[in-house]
Amino acid sequence: MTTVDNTNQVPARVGTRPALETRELHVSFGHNPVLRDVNLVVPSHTAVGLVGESGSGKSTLGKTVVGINRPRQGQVLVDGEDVASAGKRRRAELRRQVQYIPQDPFSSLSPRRTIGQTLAEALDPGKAKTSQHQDRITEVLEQVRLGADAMGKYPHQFSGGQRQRIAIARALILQPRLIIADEITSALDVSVQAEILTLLRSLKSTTEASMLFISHNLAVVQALCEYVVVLYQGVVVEQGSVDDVYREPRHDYTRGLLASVPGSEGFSLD
Ligand SMILES: Nc1ncnc2c1ncn2[C@@H]1O[C@H](COP(=O)(O)OP(=O)(O)OP(=O)(O)O)[C@@H](O)[C@H]1O
Repeated sequence: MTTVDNTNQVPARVGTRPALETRELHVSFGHNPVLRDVNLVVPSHTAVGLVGESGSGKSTLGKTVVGINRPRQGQVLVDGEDVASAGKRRRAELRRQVQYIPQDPFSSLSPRRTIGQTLAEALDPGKAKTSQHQDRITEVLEQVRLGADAMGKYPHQFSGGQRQRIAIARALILQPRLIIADEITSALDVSVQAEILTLLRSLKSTTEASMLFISHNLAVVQALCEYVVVLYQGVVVEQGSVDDVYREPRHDYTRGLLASVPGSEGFSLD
């Protein structure tokens, strides 16, 4: 097997702080090391795909960035600031800058709250009233191509793809620096998947958010991301521009992943 290339190959944009950086991140569950020495950068206004087979640690990485898991060692920097060393208030602000969208929005959208209440709650936890935030909620629902009438409805009244749009709206409403999208299209039909990817592509140009797009599907990553990071058994084995890594993978594991893409011709949005 070729050697592991764990040096960061994703260039930060000149003059801008990366939305996210991890430095020598180690995460274990009990005695089970799940992430080892993970260094990655998500530059400003950029989408980075995080790929790897099931169990490679992709979700663990996303959840560690948002503070659900605690690293055993290493740093998570949001907008250039080490989250763990920030004061309590600043840490909360930095956490708001990173929004995590899980694969299954049904599990994360309260069935007893209207979409308006859920979005107001994201803006104003604990004391939110939909009526106070109506304009912003309407705006964000339009951004994800849902009408303002969605505000008064409940999650079960929407399809899987529409619920993912709601989850994206809930992330966007805080105008985050980074969205971590964790397999958000993998449970959807291919046509709905393409619609969500088209939406995410348009949001890349109309919002300030960068994206860490977690997927086991390399074709989907190619359709959306400029850079890709390949995780294998908790270790970054390769990273770089999607064009370079897909054209000339340097690691056997990446070559295997690419060979398993049906037709290997990529995923088309058109
Ligand atoms: N809370 C937890 N407690 C114990 N072990 C965990 C926990 N979360 C994840 N793991 C273990 O960490 C490893 C990596 O899991 P993770 O969900 O990060 O992988 P993944 O690459 O996202 O996989 P998938 O594509 O299937 O979602 C697995 O062995 C998993 O069992």
